[in-house]
Amino acid sequence: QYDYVVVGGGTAGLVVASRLTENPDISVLVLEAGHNDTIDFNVTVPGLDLTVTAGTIVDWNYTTAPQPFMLNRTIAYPRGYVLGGSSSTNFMAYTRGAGATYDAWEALGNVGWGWSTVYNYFKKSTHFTPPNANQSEVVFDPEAYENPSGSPLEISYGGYIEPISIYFSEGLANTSITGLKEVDINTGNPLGQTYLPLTVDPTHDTRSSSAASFLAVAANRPNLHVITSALATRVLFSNSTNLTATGVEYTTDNGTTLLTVNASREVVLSAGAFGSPQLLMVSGIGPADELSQFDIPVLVDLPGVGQNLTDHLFFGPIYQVTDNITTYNQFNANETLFLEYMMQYKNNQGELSGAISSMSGYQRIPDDVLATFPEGAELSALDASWPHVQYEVIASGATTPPTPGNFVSPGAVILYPFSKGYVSLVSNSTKDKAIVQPNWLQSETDRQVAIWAFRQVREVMLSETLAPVVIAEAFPGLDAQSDAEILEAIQTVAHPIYQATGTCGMRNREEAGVVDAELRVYGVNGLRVVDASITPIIPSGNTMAPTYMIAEKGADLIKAAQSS
Ligand SMILES: Cc1cc2nc3c(=O)[nH]c(=O)nc-3n(C[C@H](O)[C@H](O)[C@H](O)COP(=O)(O)OP(=O)(O)OC[C@H]3O[C@@H](n4cnc5c(N)ncnc54)[C@H](O)[C@@H]3O)c2cc1C
Repeated sequence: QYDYVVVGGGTAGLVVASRLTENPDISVLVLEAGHNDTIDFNVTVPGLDLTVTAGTIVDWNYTTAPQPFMLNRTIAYPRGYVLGGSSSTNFMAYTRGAGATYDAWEALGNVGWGWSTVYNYFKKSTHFTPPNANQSEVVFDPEAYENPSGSPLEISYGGYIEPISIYFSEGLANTSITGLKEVDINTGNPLGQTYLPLTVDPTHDTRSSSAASFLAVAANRPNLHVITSALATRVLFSNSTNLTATGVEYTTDNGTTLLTVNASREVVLSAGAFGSPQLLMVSGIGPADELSQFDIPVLVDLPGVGQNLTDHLFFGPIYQVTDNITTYNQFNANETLFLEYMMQYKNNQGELSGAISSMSGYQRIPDDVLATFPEGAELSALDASWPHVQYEVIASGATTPPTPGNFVSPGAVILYPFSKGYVSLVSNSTKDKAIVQPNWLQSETDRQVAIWAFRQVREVMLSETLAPVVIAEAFPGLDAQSDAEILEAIQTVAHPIYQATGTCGMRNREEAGVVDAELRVYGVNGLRVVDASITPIIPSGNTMAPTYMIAEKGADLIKAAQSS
């Protein structure tokens, strides 16, 4: 028996566990389905981030349902299957998006989630190291990371900025259609562009995941226990009329033996945007009709569980570039080069000490363009600091069929998607992965935004600034000019950057809400969800920084309830 059982030792779960056990009188058990984070050395090396995603032992290896608006493709969807969760396998970009997004969260009825409050929780989770002497061009605002109380989560600019990011960044600044100035994107107004702050510990250029940071500082506390390879199979409840979560059923041997653990205070679900709604549903909390299909007794009919899956989509043309532009493809295909990079890395230098993507730009679409989109008025009405598209460039690219050469993937992201998907069950067991249906590009407005943004990216890549390094557009090729041709190219290559949110939304119950503003699941006592799934409106940056914020605030809400 513990005071709290936290399901999921991922990005959010380990923050919650670490903060709660600061009080030595409080005991916490973390159940993590995946491995210990020492199982794969590549987890720690920032430049090997692409090698710990889809198809690896540290990944859940989800594949989406066929995408009806993307040529029925099924697409790999990584989620960390390891301590630290997706913070141990992601691309480490630390971005918060527009402060106005959080004010919009508050306007939905979520008192205490506006920017002026959550800004402090963002800061609380960071320990910031300013750019080093070789990164003097990086613009930053130290106030955005001020944190006198200290945090174990390291934010720095990494040891290496990809050369293609430098070119692309200059292109975004010099091209009149974009004209993005350098700013610190983490102050609440991200319009502009930046070299990315990363969750990288600058001492040895290693990944600072929630395991390497929040768990590391708490691991020796006698009041914190963590079990890995422990899949939670069900939340347990008291039978009283006042439904209360009392513990968790789990297995460490793929279901042969079912174990139970009691939580005398609360059960906290931090199993992520796919795992948390699935666990709620198999435990009897979710849409009654869906639960009935799998003979799951309905304890709380909560139609919003698993709904409103909202995600960012990345797409763009692919370019062949000159060999002086270092790419993942180069060292992935060349063992000698890879060993050379590893030697450099041991000396805290070179390609592997940075992430696969080193910059981000944020832009609004002009009002006269928005006026031609079905839901353009809603985009136009967003606060003036709220960007519509994000730009980035991935130092890697692939052509189909594979052709020799060096490729990069510049692209854009739809930051305010109207397309919504869902997570649903295939059985009454968490041993079977849930169905993930993001429904990308379902909305005509999203398609129009994508076509517009694709053209911006192309114009930047074909500008004079990029001319010294761009050889040719490898995909789709410059013959593709019409809206229909560009849309088909997008549907062919677009992929997520894995920012799933919204499936246990923090909304009013009658608006498909799953948790209230204190992250308590509606209709039951002693049960909260604290992870990216509670996000009611997707942030206009990436989702890791907001998840750390949610976890910091969630931990404070849980602590506050201890004394009430
Ligand atoms: C490849 C990749 C790249 C990304 N790049 C970026 C980026 O650069 N910047 C950014 O901001 N965001 C990025 N993201 C997104 C970001 O990492 C996530 O939004 C964030 O980490 C989600 O945190 P979470 O706590 O909600 O879930 P997770 O960190 O995924 O944690 C959930 C944990 O719960 C465990 N779990 C699930 N089900 C169960 C169960 N039944 N029993 C026990 N344990 C369970 C999982 O194994 C996992 O450890 C990326 C994600 C991926 C996958």
